[in-house]
Amino acid sequence: MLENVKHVILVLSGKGGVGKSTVSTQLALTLKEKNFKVGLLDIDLCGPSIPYLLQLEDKGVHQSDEGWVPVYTDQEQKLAVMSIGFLLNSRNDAVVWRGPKKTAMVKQFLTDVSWGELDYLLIDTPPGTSDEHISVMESLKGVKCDGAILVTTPQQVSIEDVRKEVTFCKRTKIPILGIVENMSGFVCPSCTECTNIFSKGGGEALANLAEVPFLGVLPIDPRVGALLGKACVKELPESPSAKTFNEIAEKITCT
Ligand SMILES: Nc1ncnc2c1ncn2[C@@H]1O[C@H](COP(=O)(O)OP(=O)(O)OP(=O)(O)O)[C@@H](O)[C@H]1O
Ligand code: SF4
Repeated sequence: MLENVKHVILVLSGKGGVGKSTVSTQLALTLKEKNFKVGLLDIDLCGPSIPYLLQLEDKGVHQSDEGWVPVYTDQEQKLAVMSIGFLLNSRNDAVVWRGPKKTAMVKQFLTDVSWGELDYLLIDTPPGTSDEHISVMESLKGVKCDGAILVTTPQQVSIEDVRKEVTFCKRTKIPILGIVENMSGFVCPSCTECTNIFSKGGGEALANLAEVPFLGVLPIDPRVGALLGKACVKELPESPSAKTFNEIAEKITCT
C-alpha cells in the first residue's frame, strides 16, 4: 500500500555486483539519519542482499489485518524493510520462479505491504532490464514515482550496461534522477589515500552524454563494505563516501 508514501525512488544497475544494494541501503540509512521516515523494498527475488546488508537475516515478516508488516531496523520505526529474504525459510533457499510468479510477487510487495506513512520508499531492483523491472513499472502506473538512480562502476563494460538502463528508463518514461559511479578508486585503509585502480569518470561522461544529472563518485572503501546495518554518514563522517551519500540525499530531497 503506497497511499501514504510521499516519494518512490528506484535504484537500478545494468550489471550485477556494482554495489546497487550497498547504495540503496546506505542511502536509506542516510535519509533516516536526516530524520526522514524511509522504506526499503528489495525486489531482487533471486539474490536478495538487503537483509544481510542490514543484518536482519534472522527476521521474518508477519501478516496483520492491514497486510504484511515490514521489518523495522529501529525502535522508532524510521526505517522499514521488506525483502523476499524475510519469507524464505533459510538464507540458502533459492527462488526458482518463472516470470509470471515473480511478477505477482513484486505486485504483492507493492500492494500488500503495510508501509504506513513514509517520506521515501527506495526500491532496490535486480540487475538488468528483466521481468521484475517491467512488472514494477506496470505496478507503479498511477503511483507517483520520482525516478531512478542508476549505479555503475567505472569500467567500460558496466558503463555500456548502464547506457541500456538509460534507454530503458527513457522508453518506460521513468525520470532519471542521476548516475552514481561506485567503486571509483580505492581508499587504502591504512593511509586513506585514494588510488584509481580502473579508469575514472566514465559515469560522469555517460551522464553528460545522456544529459542526466551526475550524482557523485563512491570509492571502494573496505570500511564501507563492512558497515552492515550502520550508516556511513554517522560511522565514517569524514570519508569520501559519507560526503557523496550526503550530497545524493540532499539532491534527492530538494527535488
Ligand atoms: N564502495 C564500496 N566499497 C567497498 N565495498 C563495496 C562498495 N560497494 C559495494 N561493495 C561490496 O561489493 C559487494 C557487492 O555489492 P552489492 O551487493 O551492493 O552489489 P549489487 O550491485 O547490489 O549486487 P547484485 O548483483 O547482487 O544486485 C558487497 O560485498 C559490498 O559490500
Ligand atoms: S595506499 Fe597508503 S598504506 Fe596503502 S600501500 Fe599505498 S602508501 Fe601504503
